[in-house]
Formats: sequence, structure tokens, C-alpha cells
Amino acid sequence: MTARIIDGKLIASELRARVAAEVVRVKRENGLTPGLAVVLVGSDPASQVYVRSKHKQTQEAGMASFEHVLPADVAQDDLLALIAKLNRDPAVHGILVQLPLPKSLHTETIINAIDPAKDVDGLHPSNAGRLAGGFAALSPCTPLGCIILTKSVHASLAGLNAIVIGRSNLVGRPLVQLLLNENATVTIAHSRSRDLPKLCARADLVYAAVGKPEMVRGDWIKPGATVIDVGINRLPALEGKTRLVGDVAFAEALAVAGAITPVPGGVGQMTVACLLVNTLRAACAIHGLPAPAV
Ligand SMILES: Nc1nc2c(c(=O)[nH]1)N[C@@H](CN(C=O)c1ccc(C(=O)N[C@@H](CCC(=O)O)C(=O)O)cc1)CN2
Repeated sequence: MTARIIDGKLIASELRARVAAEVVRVKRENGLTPGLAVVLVGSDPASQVYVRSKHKQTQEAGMASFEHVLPADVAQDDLLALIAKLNRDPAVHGILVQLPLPKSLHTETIINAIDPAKDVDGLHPSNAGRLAGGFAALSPCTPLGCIILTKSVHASLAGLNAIVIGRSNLVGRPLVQLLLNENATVTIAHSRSRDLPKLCARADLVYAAVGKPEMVRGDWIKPGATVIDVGINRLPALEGKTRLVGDVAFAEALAVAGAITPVPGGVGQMTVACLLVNTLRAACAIHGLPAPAV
């Protein structure tokens, strides 16, 4: 039996439609237009694609989109001055600095300068701490997307054994917290973990977020498990075409898992949709409105 393929593209488009409907409502009832500012430093081609997609989808959801593109050699103080301006701007409810930043900039200092109320990436220590403490917080978009995709398969995650492979601030760590909030039993694994295949073998939910092409093999997966692949790895061109693969050996895992996300068309699709959710939530919270129904 082959696994069910979780359609991230479809689930993301349904989520965006729900956000757009809520934006119409808050505009009509409260005269509020949520606004998102995205800051891109430099000209990394993948980052440019992601920022363009954020701009397009923000506008399609009926929100205001503000794009700021700075040269790779921008002075850190100039970037901090822009963030301070966006923090004060009443038309901006969400601020996102596209990562990775050039090496000359100190990422932690930049993230810490964002007003936590506008931190739609959920990376500010205030939001990360609130999430870790089990309090309401703006949470990173990719882990939020992973939870939504998992819930498209499992109505409840309570008591399920989950393994998160990877411990980045952007994905692994917040995903662990979100899974705990769902009452899953969570193992966090990383590059120093011993016997990963054995750790995976007991997991009902496998989250691969290591950035290593096809590292998780099919024979690591417990039959029937749900596999959520966060990796997006570009392999050298084959017959002129760049190949995009995840952190899971898809064809192998497909034959064993109960459900699996593809790459592309899985988790990546949810990242921008969840950013729209966070922007709407931030706008409502800043204006003292009830949390939107998305
Ligand atoms: N400040 C942030 N920087 C980065 C984040 C983030 O959440 N906040 N995440 C990634 C990049 N990213 C959004 O920024 C992102 C990654 C992937 C996709 C996506 O739609 N992927 C497609 C494949 C697209 C492709 O061909 O590359 C898919 O998986 O189907 C959207 C957004 C790092 N930086």
C-alpha cells in the first residue's frame, strides 16, 4: 500500500481563502487593513522568489504589502533604523526580515529589534519564550504549517509519538513546542543524536528538518506513520533541470508511511499562508480586536 500524499498546495490555498474572507470582515466591521512589511537584504535568488511570493499573496488576501529591498552591504545601523521606522508605522502590523541575512549582519540583533507585537515570524525571544512557556504567542510560520498539515490527517495529536529531526530556531525548536501544546509525546533529534533509525522507528509522526537531501530513509519509518518533510534541497541540474528534494527519501517512504508531504508542494506552500494568518492575528491584537477565526 502506498501512503496518502498530503496536498500542501490545496490546504494552503484553502487557508489563504479563509484569511482573505476574514480580511474582508475586519475591513468592513473595523475599518482595519492589515499590513505586512517584508525586508530583503541582498539578492539571494531563492530569497527573492520567496519575497515576491509573500508580496503577491499578501495583496491577493486584501492586505497592504510593503516591500523593502536593501543592498547586501547595508550598514547594520541603517537596517535597524528601518526596523524602528516600521515598528512605529501604524499601517504596518507585521514585520518580517527575510533570512538568511548576509554574514556582515548580526541576525540576533536584527530580530531582537522587531516589536514583538509585529513579529509575524515568531522569532523574537519574547515570542519564542511565550511559546516555550505555553502562552499565546506569534509562532514561526513553517512549524504552524506543519501542525496544520498533520491535523489534515489526525484529528487529534494527543498521545502520538512525534520525532522532530532538527533544532533550528526557525523550525525544529518551535515545532517541538507546538507539538507539546497538542499533547503529543515529542523526541527532538539532531546531528549528535545516536541511532536515528531506532528513534524514528517508534514515531507515529516524523518531522524532517535537517537540510540534508533524502537523509531519512524509508526503512526508518514505522508502517502507517505520518511523514512531514520540511527540507527543500536543490540538487545539481539533471538534463538541464534543477531537482528539488526534501530531507526524506520520498519514493522509499511513500511505500511505508500512512501519509506524507511531497517536496515541492508540501510544507513550503504553508509557510507563506501561515504568514498571512500571523499578520491578520497581529493586526487584530494590536487593535484590541478578538482573534480572527482562521
Ligand atoms: N524570515 C524568514 N526567512 C525564511 C523563512 C521564514 O519562515 N522566515 N523560511 C524560508 C523561506 N521561505 C519563506 O521565507 C519559504 C520557503 C519555501 C516556500 C515554498 O513555497 N516552497 C515551495 C518550493 C519553491 C521552490 O521552488 O523553491 C514548495 O515547497 O512547494 C515558501 C517560502 C527561509 N527563510
